[in-house]
Amino acid sequence: MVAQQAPPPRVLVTGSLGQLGSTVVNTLRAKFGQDNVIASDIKKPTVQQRSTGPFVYADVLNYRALDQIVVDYGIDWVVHFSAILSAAGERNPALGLNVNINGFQNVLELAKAHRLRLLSPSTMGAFGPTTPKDETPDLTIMRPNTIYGISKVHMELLGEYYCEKYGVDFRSLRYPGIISADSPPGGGTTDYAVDIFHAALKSNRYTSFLSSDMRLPMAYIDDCITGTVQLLEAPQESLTQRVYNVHACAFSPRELAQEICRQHSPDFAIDYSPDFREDIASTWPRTMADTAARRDWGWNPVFGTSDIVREMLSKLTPVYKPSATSVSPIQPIAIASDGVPAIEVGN
Ligand SMILES: NC(=O)C1=CN([C@@H]2O[C@H](COP(=O)(O)OP(=O)(O)OC[C@H]3O[C@@H](n4cnc5c(N)ncnc54)[C@H](O)[C@@H]3O)[C@@H](O)[C@H]2O)C=CC1
Ligand SMILES: CC(=O)[C@H](N)C(=O)O
Repeated sequence: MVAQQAPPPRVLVTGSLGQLGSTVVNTLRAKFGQDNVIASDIKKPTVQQRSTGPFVYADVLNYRALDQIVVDYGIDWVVHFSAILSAAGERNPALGLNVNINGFQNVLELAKAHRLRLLSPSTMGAFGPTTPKDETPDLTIMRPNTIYGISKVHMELLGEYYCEKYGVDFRSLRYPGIISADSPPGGGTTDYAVDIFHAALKSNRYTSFLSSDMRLPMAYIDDCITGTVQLLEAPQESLTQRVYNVHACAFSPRELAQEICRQHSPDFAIDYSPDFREDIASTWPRTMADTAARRDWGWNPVFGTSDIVREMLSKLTPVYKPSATSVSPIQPIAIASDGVPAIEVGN
């Protein structure tokens, strides 16, 4: 008898038009097939985003609509990326609570009802001012003082509860700030580390909303997505916990600017005008311990600070300095004066 190969999983990605979503969708489509990965969001996709595979409207606050998508498309796994990030959540706490708590609860109930595997990322923002800041372990004091952090701790605990009580295959990893050239960041405290590259190429100067020495954990998008897919695919028996710290590198605005000066232009100028995001950043770790992620499912980031700067400059230079022969698919971004996208309640 010839052994039958298991068909690839059918995956729903929520919030797929955010900073990280399109990259995970493309990676999963390359692995599992274009039609097996359903992208979704409440925003309208561009023609290019629609052309790479199925896209559906999915508001994570609407359980019945999500249920219908899972049934219609025969979904096996959900990658839940819809969220309101730290700065946007402080600006609009009601929206942050609604999307991050009720949206997650809907997706979790769906995973329970249909026995889906569910990967929902957490964040270093789940830690708080009383957490040890260096080599922060997986298990430690978690008393965040932002809506985002509180909602992510809620998510971690509820996911673990559903896993233990109902057997839901819930998986999560605590990302550091993620740096990517592909899509603009969505209203976080680490957004400066993306904005700075656009500003460097546009005007060779940048005003940072975090102070010069505010050191935070960061990772390049390629490491983030590789790790996310590794955890998503890891055999159940290799997981010794449901939520994992992941760490790649750490730098401050001053250190990042120095590397940009070195690789881009010695005349690049930075100044500092810390705002409310400084208070958020000051409660987060400087480095995280990620031994369990390395041991259990192979987390192994390869991009350090200078690699990230090299990659970002090489991807974004054609956007701001196009040559006659190359057209970049990446769009320039407008940096808002306070950097936080305006999101209204009810969205
Ligand atoms: N980007 C980063 O540096 C980090 C991200 N994360 C986590 O990774 C995940 C993805 O983050 P990003 O892509 O950066 O976020 P983002 O803010 O760029 O994108 C979130 C997406 O969720 C969508 N969304 C908002 N309300 C929705 C609703 N009611 N229904 C459906 N979709 C809705 C938005 O339209 C947006 O496209 C989030 O869970 C975030 O907490 C964690 C740590 C770092
Ligand atoms: C670290 C995060 O979770 C995110 N980038 C944010 O700054 O809110």
